[in-house]
Amino acid sequence: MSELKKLAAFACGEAYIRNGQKIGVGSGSTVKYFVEFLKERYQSGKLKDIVCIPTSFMTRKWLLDANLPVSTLEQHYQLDIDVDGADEVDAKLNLIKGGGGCLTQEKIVQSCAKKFIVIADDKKKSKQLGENYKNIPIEVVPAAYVPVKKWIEELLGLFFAW
Ligand SMILES: O=C[C@H](O)[C@H](O)[C@H](O)COP(=O)(O)O
Repeated sequence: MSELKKLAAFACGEAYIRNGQKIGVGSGSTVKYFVEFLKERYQSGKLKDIVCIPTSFMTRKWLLDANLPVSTLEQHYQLDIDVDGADEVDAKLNLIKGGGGCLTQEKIVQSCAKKFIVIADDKKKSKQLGENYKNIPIEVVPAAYVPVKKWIEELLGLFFAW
């Protein structure tokens, strides 16, 4: 499984990453391999003048540990590309995302990018969303969690496990 994620992440890097890009870097175990790709190319000098904007605390740490140039949307809010993973992908390329808990920051970074690329290996594919990944991640500002919970229960007839 990790081998598939690595292959997909490196193929994505080869196809879409170029010198001089400002790159949004998503979250999750697949993206960790994408960070590996960036590290390899950057250290070897094949990839130059990039700036990486992470979508989570963990990704920021991976980028810093890899000695890649890390920045924020305060410095760079116009990105060339954003690369992220997904929890499930249907035939029309609709996605479930955010299972790792980074949903909001991922969306903010993605909204600043000209191009959005999702890396997903074969295991993430389904005919209809929900076939494989049974949860829909949501992220709510703390002050709103009770009303949001009520609305979801009342409007959608769904119930929370907590
Ligand atoms: O919040 C997490 C992100 O949306 C991830 O991209 C998603 O959960 C996929 O993660 P993984 O690559 O670990 O399967």
